[in-house]
Formats: sequence, C-alpha cells, structure tokens
Amino acid sequence: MRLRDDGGVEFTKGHGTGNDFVILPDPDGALDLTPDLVAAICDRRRGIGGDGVLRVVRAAKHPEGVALAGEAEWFMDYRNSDGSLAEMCGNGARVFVRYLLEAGLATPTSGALPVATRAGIVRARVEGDAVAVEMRRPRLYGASAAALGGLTLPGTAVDVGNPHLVCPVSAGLDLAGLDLTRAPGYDPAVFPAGVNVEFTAVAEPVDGVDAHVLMRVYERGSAETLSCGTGACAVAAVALHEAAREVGTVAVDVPGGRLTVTLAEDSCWLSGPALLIATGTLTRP
Ligand SMILES: N[C@@H](CCC[C@H](N)C(=O)O)C(=O)O
Repeated sequence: MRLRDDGGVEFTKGHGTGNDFVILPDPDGALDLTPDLVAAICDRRRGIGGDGVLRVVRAAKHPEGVALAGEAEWFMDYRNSDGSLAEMCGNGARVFVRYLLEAGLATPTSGALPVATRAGIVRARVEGDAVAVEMRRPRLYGASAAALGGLTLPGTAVDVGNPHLVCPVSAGLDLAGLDLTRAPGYDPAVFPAGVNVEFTAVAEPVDGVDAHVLMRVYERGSAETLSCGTGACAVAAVALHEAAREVGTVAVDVPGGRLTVTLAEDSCWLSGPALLIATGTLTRP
C-alpha cells in the first residue's frame, strides 16, 4: 500500500458504464481493508463515493489469490459499497484492467491479460476506450421471483460466479418507473447469500446483435447502480435461452450506457467502456 508521510492513501477513481469504483493500489496486501473502511470510502457525501472498491493486490500476497498466482500476477479484491465481499464484478474487472495498464503494472499484449478473482481467472482484451473480459459462462439454475412494491415478478436464477435473478418486466409495467430505492424481496432458500436482481424489457432490434435488452439492476451490497457487468451477462444468457439459442451476441442497455455480451459454447465475453477519471489521496478514511 502506498502511504504518504501523513498516512494518506493513494486512490484512483474509475467507472464502466457508470458503475463506479475507488481503486486502491496495495501490491503487498498491507492495507487493513475493513468493511467499515470500505463503506466510509464509498460514502457519496462523506467519502470519495463509489459502488465498490477494487483493491489491487499481487495474487501471491492475497490469501484468496495465492492459489492463482501461477496464472495471474494481480488479484482483484472487490468489495461492495456496504463493505461486503463479492465473488465477481464484471465492470470492476474491466476497470481493474484499465488501471493495471495505465499504472504500468501490466503491459498490453496481443493476447488476453489474466486477472485473478474470487470466481477464478478472467482474461481481458483492450480495444480503445473499451475493455472486454472473458468470464465463465452464466449458468441458469431455476425459477424464482422478486417482490417489488406489492408486485411479484417471476424470474430466472443465474450463476455468473456471483448470484443473479433476472426478472423480465411484463407488458403493462414500465421498467423506468420501477421504484428501486428499496431492495427487492427474494427467496433466501434459493439465494442464501443474497442476490443481485435485474429487471429487463425487450428493446428495439439493433444491427449486429441477436437480441437487444434494457436492464435496471438492484445490486446486493450496493443498491441500484447505473450498470452491472455480471448482471448484463446473466440477462444476455436468459435472453438467448428464451430465443432457444445457446450462443449469440446481446446488446444490454443500462442507465449508464451499453454493454455487449457474447456467449460462446464455453465462454462469455463482456465488453464496454472502462475509464479512469481521477487520482488523489485519501487523507481521512
Ligand atoms: N457491479 C458488478 C457486480 C458487483 C458485485 C455484486 N454487487 C454482488 O454482490 O454480487 C458487476 O459489474 O458485475
């Protein structure tokens, strides 16, 4: 961890389609990143503000990364804004890779750059402002439902390394009008560790993709966000499944922009803009 003499902590702020993160370089895993500290950093009034924290640690120096140190130099230690841990963050991984490259901690290669996460290794490619990451293929594992403002919305449970519930909003309901200021209810028997809930609507066809979906999300540990990469992958998998397809490309429009998801037989590529916007020193965490 880089500390100033007065104990300040260097940070970088970045986002992927409006899903924003505070990036903390901590190569040797020296920072005691407690849930309270994460929540204070992510506080949008008293802290820097963010949907989550990305701690940049050498895989060899993190207890959850050390087993992957032979495959990737860096471990993405992702935390939600309430301080909780999550297994995976798709937009976070894209922003993490942008940071590694801009900080000179990794060099652009013609191949894909591996990053260790709690959900295993992801591989990234950079294409201008966009960063694409290859993650595990989402696994649809059953029906469930979300409760929202007196409504029950049926959905599909999807494992993308972290848990998701994808709920299409039926005709007559307005996606933009859903009140996501409060957490949707869910079945804890299906999601014992909580769940990220995506609400979706079919959008006008666009060229070059097999489906086009609108999505809003209420994230476990971070409330409503402008985008969720793993959520977009879950939504794409459900959209293709409903079209009786196993593979294909889906454009997922979130409040923060557009993500593109390509499902192949044994992989899932998530692509979209990933940008760094500021650096600074946190002096009073
Ligand atoms: N925004 C992320 C997902 C972050 C983790 C999620 N809130 C969870 O607790 O599983 C993404 O882009 O995937």
